[in-house]
Amino acid sequence: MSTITSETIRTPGITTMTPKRAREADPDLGIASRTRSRFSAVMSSSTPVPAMMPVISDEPDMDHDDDYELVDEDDESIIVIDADEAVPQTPLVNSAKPVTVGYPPVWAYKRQSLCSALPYFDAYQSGMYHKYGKPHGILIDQAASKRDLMLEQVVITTVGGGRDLDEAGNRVRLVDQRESNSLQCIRAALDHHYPLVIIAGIENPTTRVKVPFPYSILGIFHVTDLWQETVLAPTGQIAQWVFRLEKVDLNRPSWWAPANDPTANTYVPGQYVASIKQCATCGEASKQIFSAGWACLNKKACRDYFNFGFLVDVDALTYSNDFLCERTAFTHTADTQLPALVPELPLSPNGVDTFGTEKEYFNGIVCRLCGCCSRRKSWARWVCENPGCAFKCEGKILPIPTEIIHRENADFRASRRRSLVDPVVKIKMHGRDVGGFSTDIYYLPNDAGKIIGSLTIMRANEVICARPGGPDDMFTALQGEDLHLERNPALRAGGKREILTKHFAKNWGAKYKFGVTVASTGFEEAPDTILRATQRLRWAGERAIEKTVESFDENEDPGRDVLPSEFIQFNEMLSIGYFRDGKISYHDDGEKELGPTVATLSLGSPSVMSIRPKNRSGIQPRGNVSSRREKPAVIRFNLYHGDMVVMHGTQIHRFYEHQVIPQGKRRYALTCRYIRPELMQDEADRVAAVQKGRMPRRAEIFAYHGDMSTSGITTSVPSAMSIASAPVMSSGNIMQPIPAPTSPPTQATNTAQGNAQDFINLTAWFNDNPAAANYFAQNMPRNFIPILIALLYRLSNPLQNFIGGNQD
Ligand SMILES: O=C(O)CCC(=O)C(=O)O
Ligand SMILES: [Fe+2]
Repeated sequence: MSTITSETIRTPGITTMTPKRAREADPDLGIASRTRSRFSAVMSSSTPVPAMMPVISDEPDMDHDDDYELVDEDDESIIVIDADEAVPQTPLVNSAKPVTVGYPPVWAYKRQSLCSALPYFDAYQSGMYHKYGKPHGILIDQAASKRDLMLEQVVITTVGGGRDLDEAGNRVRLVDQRESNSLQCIRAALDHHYPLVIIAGIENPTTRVKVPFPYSILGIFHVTDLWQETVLAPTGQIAQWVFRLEKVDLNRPSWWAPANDPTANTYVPGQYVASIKQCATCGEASKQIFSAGWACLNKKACRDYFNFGFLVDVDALTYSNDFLCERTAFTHTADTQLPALVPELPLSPNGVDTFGTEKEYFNGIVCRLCGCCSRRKSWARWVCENPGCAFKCEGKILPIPTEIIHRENADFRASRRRSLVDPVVKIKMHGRDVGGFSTDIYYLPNDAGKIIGSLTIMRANEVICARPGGPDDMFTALQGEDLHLERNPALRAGGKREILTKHFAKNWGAKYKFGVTVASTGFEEAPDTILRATQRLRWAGERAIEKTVESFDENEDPGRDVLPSEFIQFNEMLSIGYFRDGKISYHDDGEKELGPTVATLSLGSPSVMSIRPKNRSGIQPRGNVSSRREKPAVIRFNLYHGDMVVMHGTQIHRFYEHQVIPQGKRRYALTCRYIRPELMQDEADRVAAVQKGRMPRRAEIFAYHGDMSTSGITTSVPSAMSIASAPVMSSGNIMQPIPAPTSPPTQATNTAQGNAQDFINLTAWFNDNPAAANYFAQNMPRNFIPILIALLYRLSNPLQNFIGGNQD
């Protein structure tokens, strides 16, 4: 008897059946009633065209081979892939099979989309997702055992794990399958009637049909049987665990039935019953599952295990008709909760506990129009990954008040997470105050111990952060912009195992190939905050080089030969946004066109930055065991809102790599570089780099000259008026007006001590505001004695700033 009638689904195959019609055929999969979210979903009025057949990778998908361990998440936000590493298309194993009668309620092109959108299958590496001893979903893809089956209501499959590589490189089982977590989970599912979701991979050879997408959700199943059976392995006969699942709802038609035989293999409980016999040897009861006859399946305790009473070819055994056609009514227990195949869209952020960048908003969603699992690729929204579908869901990002950011930073500071400096890092200088920033400089050696670069950390304080146009204002402004931040492929671009970065990025100015080349927008069109930050980083870059070179000279370090002492004006910025739990894993910035200086401004949540030697760098950090694949960090430090880090020296990127892990709700990193157009292969790229990398004239009003010593003395931000009227001087490779100076520190007290402090303040201030010093020299009355003294002092003691102790 069949439960599918031609009434139910008339149109066979995905080419003629739209997703909407598929839902009508299967109303439980409808979406309207499930959508509680207050997100605004943008849907096209017309029903989307069903997706095109996707590009299929030939990459071995070892889903069913892995031990079904819960692998929490990918950790692959690194930037390492070239797009041309994308795996090529291969013929489908199922291409000659009939198409399906229907269309899956939920499906995905990419494994990452599947895992990020479905709470019942958050397993990037293994074929089973289980949590707290309960299995939630299994993916049956490439690897399968000989007798595995995927029928319309029944699936038979082997418990994963315990396979080894044979001589030909195939994954095979060579010994009796051992007890594993996965096995325990399946046993628990059988005993406690836990439902689980089955996902069919497109390369699954056990299907009777051509599955339409790389990953297609079949539906909710329950485990009816679990047994051990003997199979032939290269090592001889071995025992493996096999389990049988049945659809929970036997009345609903199966979309994956063959279009040419839609009612095949559909039965109801009681129609067929597999016989059960008690073993005369061990007394245990076993079902008859093979057509060849009955055998005891008690491998553990019966010497007659798998004894049919006559010789059988174990390889040729098939399951009995009664066993395949038997149906078991699903019994709910107190524990039973059927998963929603289409999960809810996340609720809108409320601006109290949630602001739109928490973990739940980083997850993917299932498209409300076509069922396509879609990753959160854009900072601002979800966009259906089916190119034939117009569904979008705006991801509201509410502004986080700077008070919350300051609290996050203060809490992290209070947690006293220790920084680390390995003695391999030869010299450490500490400048107590560079333009108001408490500054550390680390010098990094190569494998021969020669200094190849410096790392300057410039720490902002609350006064600096609160200045008009300072980090607080920049953070607030960035939150209000649509910067078009996007996640890009980090691994296996284009393949079904593609992994996107865990951060969202947008490039400005010259094109920068950061792993994958991403489109860049010229500085001319950049928002003010991007220009403002670029100016601030320019100042930081200039100061960092100045201080680096000064102390090289003082120490007569040979490093000065490899480090350029001139600052080259930046022509590129990579703006990165991080949600909570976002990160950028170890990478270097060393594309071949990279100039010597890389400077980053941190805004928002605090973060931890680590630098480690590359595996093949030849640098041996303390305690490093050479056989370890990855070397430990040699420098680790915390970065707070408003801090800047300058890496100077191209070779740093040959020997070291860095990672940054944010520690809060929302963080931006704005990183400027100089990209050498002359090293670009393509003429059009060279021209575009020069054009897009040019700072527009309006950027001049954001010129930055450091903040005053922060002992409570305020300085004003130069106004556009004062800049416009200032004389023009040449600096670096752009024409730059001399900035109107920020106010010099006024006398704090009238005591001798106060005068001395003022003098030091003034000196420090002029040290870090050379343009301002010039300006005063040209424009102020001659009797402005302290300024002249300060200028003299500046000439006589250029290392004045390098005093003081260590700070975080
Ligand atoms: O988030 C950060 O601070 C680091 C950014 C970075 O490493 C990069 O843009 O290359
Ligand atoms: Fe970087």
